[in-house]
Amino acid sequence: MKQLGLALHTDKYQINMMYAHWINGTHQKKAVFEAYFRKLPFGNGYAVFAGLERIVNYINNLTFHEDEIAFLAEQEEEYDSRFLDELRQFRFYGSISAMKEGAIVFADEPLIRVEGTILEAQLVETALLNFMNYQTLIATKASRIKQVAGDDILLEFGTRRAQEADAAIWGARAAYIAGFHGTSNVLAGAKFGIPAKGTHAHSWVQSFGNEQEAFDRYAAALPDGVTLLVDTFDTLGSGVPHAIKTAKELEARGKKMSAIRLDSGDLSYLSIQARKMLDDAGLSYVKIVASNDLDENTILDLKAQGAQIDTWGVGTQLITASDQPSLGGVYKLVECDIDGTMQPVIKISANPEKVTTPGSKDVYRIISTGSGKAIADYICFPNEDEPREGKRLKLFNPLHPYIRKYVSDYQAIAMLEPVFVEGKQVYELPSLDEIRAYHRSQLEQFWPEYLRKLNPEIYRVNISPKAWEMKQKLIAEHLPPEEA
Ligand SMILES: Nc1ncnc2c1ncn2[C@@H]1O[C@H](COP(=O)(O)OP(=O)(O)OP(=O)(O)O)[C@@H](O)[C@H]1O
Ligand SMILES: O=P(O)(O)OC[C@H]1O[C@H](OP(=O)(O)OP(=O)(O)O)[C@H](O)[C@@H]1O
Ligand SMILES: O=C(O)c1cccnc1
Repeated sequence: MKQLGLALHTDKYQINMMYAHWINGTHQKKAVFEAYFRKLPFGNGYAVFAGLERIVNYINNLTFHEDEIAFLAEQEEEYDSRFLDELRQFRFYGSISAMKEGAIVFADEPLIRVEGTILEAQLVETALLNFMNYQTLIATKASRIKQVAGDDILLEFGTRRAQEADAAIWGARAAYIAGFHGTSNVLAGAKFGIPAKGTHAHSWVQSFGNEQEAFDRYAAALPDGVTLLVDTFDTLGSGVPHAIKTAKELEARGKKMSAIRLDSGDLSYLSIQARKMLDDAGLSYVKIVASNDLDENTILDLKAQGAQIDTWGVGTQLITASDQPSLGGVYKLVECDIDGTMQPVIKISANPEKVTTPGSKDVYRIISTGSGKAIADYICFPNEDEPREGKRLKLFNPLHPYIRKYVSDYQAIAMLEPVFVEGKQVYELPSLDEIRAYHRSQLEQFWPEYLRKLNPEIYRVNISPKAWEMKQKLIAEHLPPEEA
């Protein structure tokens, strides 16, 4: 198989448009695109932005190698060879601003802004959305699980059910950003420094036939801190008593068993009974791990039932975001060089939600000086100085004009961080632990009513009056004339 990079990790229509722009001589015109999503996933009140590190790596390595050029030439024999030469020279010289990974983000606000030639900005659409949509989705799902798990330990167990290898690896990272403590995937551990953790499978016990022997041999073979899976035959009848015996033998040799794992049956009942058996045996330090198709709803329910579970292993439901397996992030042209001047552009749709907001925009998080909590996200043109200067802002919902509010006592935090300026990376990627810490600090900016998993309050995302007026103006310009 040929060694191919990610330059062709794009939809064919991007290459079609690149070629057509090149033929028309319009490929160098400047354009601004914004990536955002229109609806929060899982009925959640917020999303957790992720994917930027992958995007930065992608942009830094974005070149067309000879194998890739040869493939395009073979696909489209009519291509002018000078277009292929253009691709040979291709580098991304545009500018990108983006939310930081771990940021709390909302629908209808720019998460990534790409400015450059239409040729380069068009090429990167597919890959940017691919990375942002998946990783943001999984970080958001993980954040919901974290909300209910509190201080319990969360382990990501999803690789075997993930939609292939990249999803497993980057999904493990997204879960870690949102507060998971470890992953079962050893490659994700090595690549990102996430603690790699594991217990053992039923096959270990089955391969001996005798559960006690299996536990003893496993505990003797592995370094300190083993976790034994106790549900292969009969959890309370044999698994827990055998594990207790192994733990006692370890104690006699000055070692300590770490935990038992429950993977089937009524996890609440079994954990309560197992806890009692362990405590009665003087093994209150031995923790209980649970797994088996868990998600935020089962974990919440199990905790409400008084389940005695210290560590949750969460796989399938998290890594596939099974209740909503995609985030509908889009990438829209908002400003373009038309006839030599940069002009805001609009996409009209019969569905009002799909009408774009024209013009290149910034996002500010408006934080109340009094409470230190976020009041709204404010979207405005870069030349609107009001939020930067702390001037009185009108927060209004144009569709429901009675919902309006004025704020003057606030701090405005610019949310879009410059990442590339004219092709040069200006943003130093933070470490994963810094991203986790940033995410925690982001959560603290919000009142709990926006964060709860069921029926959260809707957080305000408002566009400036100027941005709204521009949108109305462009809508009016594109409407057919009214009949007399
Ligand atoms: N007390 C409980 N309350 C609510 N949900 C529970 C409780 N105990 C287990 N569950 C969940 O119920 C589901 C049980 O699934 P299922 O019936 O397929 O498993 P099982 O038969 O116990 O085990 P196996 O994996 O061997 O099939 C899992 O999603 C599990 O997390
Ligand atoms: O349930 P998840 O959240 O995806 O967590 C991962 C699962 O993977 C393993 O078993 P596997 O599913 O391979 O086999 P099993 O269904 O027979 O337990 C493990 O025992 C967990 O149950
Ligand atoms: O370590 C475990 O217990 C584990 C790892 C992956 C999937 N299920 C369980």
